[in-house]
Amino acid sequence: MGLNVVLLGYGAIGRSLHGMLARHPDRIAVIGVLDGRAPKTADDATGTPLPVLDLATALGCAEVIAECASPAAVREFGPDIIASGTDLLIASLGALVDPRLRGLVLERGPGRAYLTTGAIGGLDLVRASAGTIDAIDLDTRKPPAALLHPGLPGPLRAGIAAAATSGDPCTVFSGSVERAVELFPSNINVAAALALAAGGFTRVHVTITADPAATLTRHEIRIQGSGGNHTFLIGNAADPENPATSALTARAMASGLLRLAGAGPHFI
Ligand SMILES: NC(=O)C1=CN([C@@H]2O[C@H](COP(=O)(O)OP(=O)(O)OC[C@H]3O[C@@H](n4cnc5c(N)ncnc54)[C@H](OP(=O)(O)O)[C@@H]3O)[C@@H](O)[C@H]2O)C=CC1
Ligand SMILES: O=C([O-])CC(=O)C(=O)O
Repeated sequence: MGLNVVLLGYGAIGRSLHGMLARHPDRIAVIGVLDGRAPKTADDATGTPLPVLDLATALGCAEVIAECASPAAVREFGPDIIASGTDLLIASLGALVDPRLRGLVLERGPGRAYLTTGAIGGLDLVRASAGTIDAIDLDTRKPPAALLHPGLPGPLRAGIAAAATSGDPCTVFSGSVERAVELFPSNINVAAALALAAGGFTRVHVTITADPAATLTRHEIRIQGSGGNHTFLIGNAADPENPATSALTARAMASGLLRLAGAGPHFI
């Protein structure tokens, strides 16, 4: 029998992930969508009906719950999923800037938390080098429309909108992972991924640029430390449904789940 997976989130990543996993019925069964809000139908990426489940039902049937919803969903469901003994694959890693939530989700068990590599690469190197790293600079560049969201403070929103009309790239944020995640909760989870892999949030500095000419989402990662210097330059096509999300993210989650279901090769 395959690995039983419930999706938490059925937007751009969730639908794409469902479509990819449906191609491996021998290894993985996607059995529903967890949503604690008012029940509604999950439309469907494969033509197979996908039920919307409450938490108790999801915990009763899932071996892994794959979160691709929002940091709020990690806060709402993460601790209960882990405490139930069910495993949790997390995309919205920005939620884990909160040390209390980090403790509940990453350290307590008995369920295991898996962190997706998501929209970037190189996390294996960062994890392996954690003890030698002094500083990581993450420079993320997206089109202005991908950075705008309803929760932005007015001046920041105006700055991003101005970049769109000027046609020139504009740095709209420079600062800590915590502040980046607070301002762009669904846009800069990759910063939290780097901090978690490096074992320290203070070692990562984030710059976000709104670039009207950008055709790809770009993440430039520069790592400095006693073990050496490493640079990754990642240019991702955006998900066709959500310009804020790199299409690579769903592929990374599918790849991770297939590994959990036993499919190699296993790079560790
Ligand atoms: N680690 C990484 O590299 C990356 C991580 N991400 C994370 O993945 C998340 C999903 O991305 P994407 O699919 O593009 O976003 P979408 O907005 O396309 O989809 C998110 C889906 O999750 C649902 N959702 C949101 N909050 C909750 C909740 N509390 N409970 C249940 N369902 C919820 C939304 O429902 P509704 O619309 O009804 O609110 C929506 O259907 C992003 O918010 C981001 O945090 C994204 C890209 C890269
Ligand atoms: O998809 C991306 O390129 C990055 C992203 O949105 C995130 O880290 O939340």
